[in-house]
Amino acid sequence: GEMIVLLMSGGPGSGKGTQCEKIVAKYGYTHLSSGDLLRAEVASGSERGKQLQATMQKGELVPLDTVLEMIKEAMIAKADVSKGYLIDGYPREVKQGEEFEKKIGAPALLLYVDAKAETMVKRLMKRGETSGRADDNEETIKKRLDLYYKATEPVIAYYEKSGIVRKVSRNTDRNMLIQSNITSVLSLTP
Ligand SMILES: Nc1ncnc2c1ncn2[C@@H]1O[C@H](COP(=O)(O)OP(=O)(O)O)[C@@H](O)[C@H]1O
Ligand SMILES: Nc1ncnc2c1ncn2[C@H]1C[C@H](O)[C@@H](COP(=O)(O)OP(=O)(O)O)O1
Ligand SMILES: [Mg+2]
Repeated sequence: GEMIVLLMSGGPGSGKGTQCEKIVAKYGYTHLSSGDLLRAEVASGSERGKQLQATMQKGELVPLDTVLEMIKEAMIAKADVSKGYLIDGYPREVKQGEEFEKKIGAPALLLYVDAKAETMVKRLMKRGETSGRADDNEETIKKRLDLYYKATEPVIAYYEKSGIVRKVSRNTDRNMLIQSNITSVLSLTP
């Protein structure tokens, strides 16, 4: 049947990646992180990678067509073994959501992680000590946060209209996974 697509949204350092790991461990979905795909392209040393690196270092959005194409290719590459996709870090603006629906299909759920700005900054500054990421520094973190509030939070309102938004429970430790109503959807086998 139609392949299920879940979207994971949230600010920089909100815990998208961490919650995705837990969902994958429990439900076996294919986790595709837009940031990870982009960093792999940067690491490849390609000309395109060099352009992407400059943009990411400033905490700005890379071109829509580039990131959408990379996600689409990654989905196709896993299509025959995947139970469904958990896409992390895309869409980051409403236009990306619209393009995704045109070119790939409608998501089943938009999951989002809610965290205070100060929590996100604190986590990213800490992650920056070991991540080696060019964007985990104070100046770029600020840009990423501003961009999140300006461009990405409206994505949640966009999907609210189709009633598919589910908030991942705020939790102090990392064990809490997700609200039961999400579980009921996720346990659907495609
Ligand atoms: N959907 C996207 N559209 C445009 N740029 C993106 C997208 N996803 C990731 N990027 C770029 O990659 C950077 C890192 O993304 P990501 O790893 O998802 O950040 P985090 O997990 O820290 O929120 C972003 O700051 C942005 O520059
Ligand atoms: N519930 C939680 N409590 C404490 N730290 C957390 C947490 N969830 C994530 N973290 C840490 C792990 C990372 O070093 C940092 C960012 O987490 P992440 O999952 O990489 O977020 P994102 O992918 O949204 O940037 O915060
Ligand atoms: Mg992440």
